[in-house]
Amino acid sequence: MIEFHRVSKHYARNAAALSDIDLRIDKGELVFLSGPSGAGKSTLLRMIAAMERPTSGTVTVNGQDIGKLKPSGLPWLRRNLGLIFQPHSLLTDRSVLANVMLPLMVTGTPRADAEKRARAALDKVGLLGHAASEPLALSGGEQQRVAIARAIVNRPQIILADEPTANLDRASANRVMSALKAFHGVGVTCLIATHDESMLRDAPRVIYLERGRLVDFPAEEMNAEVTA
Ligand SMILES: Nc1ncnc2c1ncn2[C@@H]1O[C@H](COP(=O)(O)OP(=O)(O)OP(=O)(O)O)[C@@H](O)[C@H]1O
Repeated sequence: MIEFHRVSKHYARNAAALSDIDLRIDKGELVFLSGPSGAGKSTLLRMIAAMERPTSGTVTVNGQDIGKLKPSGLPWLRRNLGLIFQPHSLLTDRSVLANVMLPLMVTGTPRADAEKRARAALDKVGLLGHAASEPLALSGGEQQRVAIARAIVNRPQIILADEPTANLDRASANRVMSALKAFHGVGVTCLIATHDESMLRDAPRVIYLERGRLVDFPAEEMNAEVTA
């Protein structure tokens, strides 16, 4: 479970990137995070991963106050998280398979086991046939699915994806989103930030941010309701 309690974030000399956020995301939920550019979506995601600290308030992940996490606690947190952030930073001089094996190799998983699990992860995103390719030989959407495979190879409980369909054509975007939804289908908590309104249709839960604050509806809808 992820909880934000009265969380604000001020970057030096900037207006608040997040203001007084109260939020609870239960285990296994699929939640979309929407709102205009600069609304604070990335900041919110980065806080869950302890890549940013709140200026005030608390963020807890599975009961652990992230603000109080010592550096020695970071591996615990990151093991529970699959991060799909832009840019996806695939290593271009290694094969797709090697890229997906990397998170397992750095935590000391034996090579044969790592390879087996990486192949299973690639299979889940429909790219097993590209295991031996170099990332640059793949399309943008395929590269993004490799990044998803790399993020889930450690079997995280929570996936955080920041604009996973940015710069993709509709068909590739749909495939990326289907891959993410499949993980939600097996009980993984998924939090996905997106500008892409079409992804929000049929979404079980959408959280809108505007200028660092949670709003119940996007402004256009509120205006439409007011003028209706
Ligand atoms: N490292 C940083 N230093 C200073 N200001 C920052 C930093 N990161 C974000 N900001 C500012 O905080 C605010 C929120 O940014 P954030 O990237 O979280 O928004 P976003 O909703 O993810 O935007 P986008 O959709 O464009 O990615 C913006 O005003 C941004 O300029």
